[in-house]
Amino acid sequence: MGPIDKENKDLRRSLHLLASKVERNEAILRSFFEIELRLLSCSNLAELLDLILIDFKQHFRLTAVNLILFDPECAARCLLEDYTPPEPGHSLRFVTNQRLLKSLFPTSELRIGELSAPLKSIAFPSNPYVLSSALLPLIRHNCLIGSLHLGSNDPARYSEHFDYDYIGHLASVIAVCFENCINQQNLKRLSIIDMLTKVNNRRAFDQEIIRELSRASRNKTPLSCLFIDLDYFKLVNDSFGHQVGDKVLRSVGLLLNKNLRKTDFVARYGGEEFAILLPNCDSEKAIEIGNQLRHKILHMVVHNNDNEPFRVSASIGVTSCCHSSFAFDNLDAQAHAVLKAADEAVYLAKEKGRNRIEYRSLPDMKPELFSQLSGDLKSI
Ligand SMILES: Nc1nc2c(ncn2[C@@H]2O[C@H](COP(=O)(O)OP(=O)(O)OP(=O)(O)O)[C@@H](O)[C@H]2O)c(=O)[nH]1
Repeated sequence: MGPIDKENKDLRRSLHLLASKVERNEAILRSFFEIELRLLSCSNLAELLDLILIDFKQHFRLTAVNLILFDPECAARCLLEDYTPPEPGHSLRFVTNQRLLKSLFPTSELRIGELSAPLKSIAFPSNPYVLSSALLPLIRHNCLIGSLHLGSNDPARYSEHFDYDYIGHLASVIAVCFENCINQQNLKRLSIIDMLTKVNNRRAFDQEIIRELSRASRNKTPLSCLFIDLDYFKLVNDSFGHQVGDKVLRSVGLLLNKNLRKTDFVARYGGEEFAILLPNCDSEKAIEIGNQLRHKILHMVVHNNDNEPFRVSASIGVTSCCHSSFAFDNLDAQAHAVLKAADEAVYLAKEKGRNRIEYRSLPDMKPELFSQLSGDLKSI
């Protein structure tokens, strides 16, 4: 083989090596691009967490993915009440101050390579098989809002000798996604919450009753509705002041939330009126639950500004839909009928002396009644 042939052979080998490196880099970039699109399309925090804690592991062939989120006011945890992380324990942690995050990122920079034992115990407390890792600081508006830990059992997977610009970019995208999901969900939550009592507001109730009616008619299950109206509430305000009145409303909201099932729906419907939806609950059970609530409200002790105890009572109206009383093709009219019946039942309870419960059945839901009902209800 002449010198030119040898040179050509070497060049071909180098070219081949370069081409496969380009291919590998392209594959990495494609894979990051794909995950970036998925991150940006997450519409809520639980979805985002599942993507990071479960899908990242498969997508990037990792041994462990752990996350620490800075959540000083429990905003994220409030939104995740029903969320269970894929590996309960250490895969997802919340911190209320920045001490831990600062110890992981003293210079706010990406950490790549092998970790010291103390850092490993913080970043991967239950993953002894992690031999190399990338710790990504999640930063928004110059504040560390979290830390994402990608761990591999391959000691050469993450090395401080290589450049990881794309991982740094991924960290920025993830930080933005967290901020967006939390803000969006909080805004949505605020729009359906009554700020005084922290139960749902009337708007949320009006949406929920349609959802529940639809579910009940589909599943052929009963649905009951309670209206709870506090008695002589004006007197509470007039005697003790508006602030004490507010305290009563807050206490009643808390009491209702505490004493109902997770699937029940509590809302403040008006000034001193609460409305409750009880899915899969027939009239008999609804009256029993209403009576229990009435007793609990009656025995609830509130203190006025002079720390003197006093009590309030409530009048309760109940109505129930069962399979035979559903108008399947007109849920709005059905909802109007339910609200009208519950409202009339409260009125009756007031008339009969207050601190009592009354039941009002729904009218026969014949189609010709719908327009009449909708008209009637405008006056409620
Ligand atoms: N403190 C406080 N009072 C409220 C709020 N919203 C409505 N109210 C008061 O609730 C009272 C309702 O009075 P009424 O409708 O006369 O009813 P009531 O005094 O409870 O009498 P009955 O319902 O007939 O037993 C009014 O004084 C309202 O000002 C609120 O957010 N906070």
